[in-house]
Amino acid sequence: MEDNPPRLVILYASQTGNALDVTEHVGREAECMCSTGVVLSMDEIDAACLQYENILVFVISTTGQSDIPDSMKVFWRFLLQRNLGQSWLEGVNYTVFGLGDSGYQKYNFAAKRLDKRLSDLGAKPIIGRGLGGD
Ligand SMILES: Cc1cc2nc3c(=O)[nH]c(=O)nc-3n(C[C@H](O)[C@H](O)[C@H](O)COP(=O)(O)O)c2cc1C
Repeated sequence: MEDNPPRLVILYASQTGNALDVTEHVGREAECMCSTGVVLSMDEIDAACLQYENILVFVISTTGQSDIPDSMKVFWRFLLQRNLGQSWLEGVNYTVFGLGDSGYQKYNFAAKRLDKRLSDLGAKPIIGRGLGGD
């Protein structure tokens, strides 16, 4: 019997739309390589289910006072829970692409924080995070 192909989930959080544009591009590229991909805003997924995924691609912008986009707030609150251990995301592969502006002191702060938290929870980076500037 054939194994199921790994599922690729692309999750984005955007405040003014740029991260969504990038996500659509990434999604189209992924579609060519992997037929089992899905694109979701971070407020469309229950973060508790992340542990069951194979490959996660995050596209996230920094906004406000070096803050996360509004659509990521519930998701992020869940991930910051102290009771999630160092192996909670063991077996999950991920990468993060951040959108920011190097004119800000805390460049791509949201993407950097997310990358660190995912790694602290045991997820494995497939490639190093990418940081894009306006
Ligand atoms: C109010 C505001 C605050 C921002 N703060 C930061 C910041 O602290 N660090 C950073 O790297 N970029 C910051 N940016 C730049 C955005 O991250 C950048 O414009 C990005 O492309 C926006 O993506 P989005 O349209 O998906 O929200 C800020 C932009 C705005 C409008």
